[in-house]
Amino acid sequence: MLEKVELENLSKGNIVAYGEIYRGELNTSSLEILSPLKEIGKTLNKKLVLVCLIDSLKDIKNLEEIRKSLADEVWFVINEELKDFREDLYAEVLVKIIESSQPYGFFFPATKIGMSLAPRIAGALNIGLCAHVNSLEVKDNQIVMARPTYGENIIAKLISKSTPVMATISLGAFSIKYGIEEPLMKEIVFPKDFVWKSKLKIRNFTPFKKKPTKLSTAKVIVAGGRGLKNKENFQKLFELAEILGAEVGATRPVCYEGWVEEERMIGISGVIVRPKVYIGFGISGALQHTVGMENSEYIIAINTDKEAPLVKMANLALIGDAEKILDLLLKKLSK
Ligand SMILES: Cc1cc2nc3c(=O)[nH]c(=O)nc-3n(C[C@H](O)[C@H](O)[C@H](O)COP(=O)(O)OP(=O)(O)OC[C@H]3O[C@@H](n4cnc5c(N)ncnc54)[C@H](O)[C@@H]3O)c2cc1C
Repeated sequence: MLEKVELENLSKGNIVAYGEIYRGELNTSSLEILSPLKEIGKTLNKKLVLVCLIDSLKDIKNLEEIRKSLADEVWFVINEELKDFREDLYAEVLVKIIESSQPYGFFFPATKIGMSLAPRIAGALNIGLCAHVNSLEVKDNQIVMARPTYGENIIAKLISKSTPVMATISLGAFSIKYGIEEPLMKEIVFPKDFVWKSKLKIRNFTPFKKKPTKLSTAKVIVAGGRGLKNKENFQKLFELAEILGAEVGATRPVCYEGWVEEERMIGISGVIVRPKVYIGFGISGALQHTVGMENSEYIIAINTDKEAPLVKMANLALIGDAEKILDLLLKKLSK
């Protein structure tokens, strides 16, 4: 049984993270963002709260993860209308929680859902929103957020003028840590006159057939860029990944070309990765890409241009044609 708390009696001034639960499954990127937020909470002496919108508690598949999380408290809003993700209703519910609990900060993982909700809420509350933050710290009692900017060529440090401080945090920018004590679990009771209605109607639900990528936690990544020349060559990376037990990553242009799905994009507009080994085939190493992989332990670059930035930052560089080297590797390793 959860302790029930009326909407108007929620505690105030907390650091709040959005706990994204979709179809009964907690998206673990919500746990990633708790790691920096816990530190911030400690420094500012504020409670860390995870807010989850669900239709039923018993259907949550990974409730254990929530129990082990760094949050001090978990607040659930439970209503059958929250079964499907419908932005307008979800945003309205979160706006009510923010208005009532006046958090110091409210943060979202930069998932598709997080990136859809955060601007709606910021717009409704007329407050600022910082997108794709990849570092957070406290200075002079304020939260300082960092993200690449100006064509992603410099790192901007931002302080919000409005409260709650709001941001989406890049996927993979932080790793998941677990807490010592189980968080206090509460159910927020909304006023009886709250209308649980959305303007959106879900007519059909087609589950995504492919398994979601595990890029942000992969130990080995084989990534491809424009130097692979075409989709057919790019597909060979999947064969190599299969042999190496790796995940496939990509640069933005090849995702936009349709060679591979966008969820494999590494960089400021995609996922931040930190594998033990990163192998880049035909990737120049633009800052927008490298901010997403610079923490890899061992970087191998394959490029025809020995002056390419990724070649310069690599631990090992192979100067040559990416397609030929990929073919040779596949021939050798598949024996
Ligand atoms: C706001 C903004 C956000 C962005 N976000 C991202 C992001 O999140 N992630 C991202 O990746 N990019 C992002 N970009 C794009 C980024 O600036 C670069 O354009 C992109 O990373 C370059 O991709 P690439 O290395 O595949 O292509 P290119 O820069 O065209 O590089 C291709 C490389 O392949 C080499 N090459 C050519 N032929 C061969 C061959 N036969 N064999 C081997 N090597 C060869 C070339 O020497 C070159 O180094 C963003 C850009 C902007 C403006």
